[in-house]
Amino acid sequence: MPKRKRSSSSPSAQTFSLMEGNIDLLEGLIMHKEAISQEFENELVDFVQSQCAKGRKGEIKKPTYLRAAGTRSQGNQRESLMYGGFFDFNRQDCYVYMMLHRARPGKRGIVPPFPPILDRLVDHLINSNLLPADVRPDSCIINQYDKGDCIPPHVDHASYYRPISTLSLLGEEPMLVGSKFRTVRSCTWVPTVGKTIPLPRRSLLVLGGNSGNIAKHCISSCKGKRISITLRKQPDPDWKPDESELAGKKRSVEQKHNVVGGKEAASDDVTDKPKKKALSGSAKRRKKMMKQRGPVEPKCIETKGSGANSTTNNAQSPVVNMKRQPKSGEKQAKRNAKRMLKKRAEKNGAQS
Ligand SMILES: O=C(O)CCC(=O)C(=O)O
Ligand SMILES: [Fe+2]
Repeated sequence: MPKRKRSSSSPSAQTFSLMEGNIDLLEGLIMHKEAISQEFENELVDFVQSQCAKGRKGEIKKPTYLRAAGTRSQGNQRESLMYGGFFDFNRQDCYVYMMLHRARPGKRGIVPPFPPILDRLVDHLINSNLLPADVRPDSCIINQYDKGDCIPPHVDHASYYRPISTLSLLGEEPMLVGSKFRTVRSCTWVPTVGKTIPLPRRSLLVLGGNSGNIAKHCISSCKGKRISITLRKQPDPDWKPDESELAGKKRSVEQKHNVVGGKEAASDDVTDKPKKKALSGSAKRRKKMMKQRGPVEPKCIETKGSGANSTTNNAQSPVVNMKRQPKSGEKQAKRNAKRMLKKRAEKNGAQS
């Protein structure tokens, strides 16, 4: 049974605890029930559903609207909407956008600013003391799950400030939070070192401290429809990724856990996946493109995971010099990226 304490700040707040050695993995995690009214929930659900319907019809483009796809997404058709900052969805999309826009994920301006309804939501959460005013979120990813959809275990990227928070709407699916997960089947995990946190409709889960920096979180195969609105504050404009991320080197344990100077990050699936897997066609193409691109190009921050996100914001990064002449390999890679984007768009069109 999870240890539940009442928070003094809010009568609806629950905290949890799970010791791994001398570290409480769930330190900083707070679940607030009834964070918004039922009327506001209806309004938000209408907004998300109408935007996703537009996305499916091609009226909202990538990366503002994205749909999970690819071999790792089998059975997972989660849809996402992004506002305020681009948030890498998976390596393939991230790569395509980097090639087409000469940009790194997280560059401001790639996705639209917050629509008024999200500004209103943030105001409400801050005014209700559920989120700290000095970490006001300026980036949002909305995930719309259908029955069977999931998000694999990951730690949100370390460049985002903590806490991050997730508002649950429409359905009630638990979030698994911990350091180790066993994959039961595709899209289904059980925490071997972790806890199952129930997320009632209209609840706000706040992941701060160890729960946001060290523990991973995931949603296993959903029983039905669910919408989550994840809010994060982006890194400062002069934030730069770690050298090893840019060079594609292996990340240190500390980086893997995204413990970077007390700051925090976006979701960057750090999943517990089988180590070796036959590469899919798109993965092979991606690998080939990576080779052509050379080692010093910006690299998506996704690590081993699938279908999650990393947002960085670094328009001034010297690595992304807009005026630099492309190398010949890059031209080919750019052509490949365009082809891949077209194929994906056709595929998405066929799905809708
Ligand atoms: O759907 C959720 O509640 C979690 C979403 C999430 O972890 C993410 O987008 O990083
Ligand atoms: Fe996340």
